[in-house]
Amino acid sequence: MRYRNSDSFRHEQADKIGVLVTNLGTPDAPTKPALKRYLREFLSDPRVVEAPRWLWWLVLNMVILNFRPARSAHAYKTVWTERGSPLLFHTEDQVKGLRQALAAQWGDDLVVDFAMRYGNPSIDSVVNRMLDQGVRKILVLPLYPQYCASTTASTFDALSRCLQQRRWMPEVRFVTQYHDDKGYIQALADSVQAHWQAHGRAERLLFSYHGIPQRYLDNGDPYHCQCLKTSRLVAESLGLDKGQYLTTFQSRFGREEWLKPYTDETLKALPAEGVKSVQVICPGFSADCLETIEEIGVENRDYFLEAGGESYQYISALNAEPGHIQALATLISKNLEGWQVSDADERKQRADAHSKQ
Ligand SMILES: C=CC1=C(C)c2cc3[nH]c(cc4nc(cc5[nH]c(cc1n2)c(C)c5CCC(=O)O)C(CCC(=O)O)=C4C)c(C)c3C=C
Ligand SMILES: [Fe+2]
Ligand SMILES: [Fe+2]
Repeated sequence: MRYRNSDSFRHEQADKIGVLVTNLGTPDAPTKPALKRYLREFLSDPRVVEAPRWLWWLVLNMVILNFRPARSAHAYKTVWTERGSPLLFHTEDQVKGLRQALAAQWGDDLVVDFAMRYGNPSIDSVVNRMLDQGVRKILVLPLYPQYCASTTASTFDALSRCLQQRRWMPEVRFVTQYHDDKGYIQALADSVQAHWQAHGRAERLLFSYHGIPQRYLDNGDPYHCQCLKTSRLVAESLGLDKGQYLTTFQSRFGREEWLKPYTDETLKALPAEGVKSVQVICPGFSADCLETIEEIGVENRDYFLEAGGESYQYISALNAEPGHIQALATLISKNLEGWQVSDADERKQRADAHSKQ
């Protein structure tokens, strides 16, 4: 059979609404085999590495997957917790918070769940489970505030691949970005204010975002502009002048030029320019993960201090903080506007009307 079927149609069945929150995904364990599986899936995605397929297949299989899994497994071991990967448990907590925040308004017929673009739980498995539960409308919220084809569009690709297999596809809404959403900006500004209250202010606030190849920007990806705008809006909300904050890009991969300025090079250079204290925030990461905890929290701290910096603080991601959950719940509610869950009476009326036909 070519298509995945639904149960035979019944007029009285529930029309549930699904909210699917997604993130990038993470390995199942901090081990070489788990990393090999994860990196193979991630780096085989043509949205992530835009290169001639045959050439990239050779580089990936002959070089990268022979060396990187061991190195990455070592890094993941340093951030791994009893609850597993930070990215996974923060996402679980976010979804728990969102279920609570949305339950009062929507009740049981709103199904809130999460999936990962790579690894587990997969988008395919969670969407199929939702549809089998009677979900007829799905709102997808990738937790990437800034649109990027490598992340956002890739998530849409995975969703679309799943729906291509289904006989009865749902109505779909897909949030492509929320980089200038009022609640999101406010949650970031509040988190910086709370950090300042506890630790005082540094000479510079550095906004660091995951990088992408410069070529993707040249080809029209709006990611770079959206990152700069998020930084500006947060800085304005905090009353910072242009000279008091910076935007940089981290996590380079491979040899080609990525978005500049690079976070590591900036932090190595700042002390020589007289900047001895920095606070770093990563607004593009809605949850702490390897790239924030290890790369920003440890590696870049060392660069700054070794270059003569005196004070380096990382302001953690918004994770499942109440202000973040509130902002996301509001964003979800806004995007659900006009969609209603059918109540039991309405379903019965529908079934009665049908039986009279
Ligand atoms: C090869 C190119 C990569 C692109 C392009 C890229 C874009 C991109 N990534 C994120 C968010 C995350 N990336 C994370 C890890 C990670 N990213 C890459 C490569 C590219 N990312 C690799 C190889 C890895 C794995 C770690 C490693 O081996 O170094 C993570 C962390 C996941 C975790 O498990 O903690 C996140 C989150 C964004 C937002 C983005 C483009 C905008
Ligand atoms: Fe990445
Ligand atoms: Fe730009």
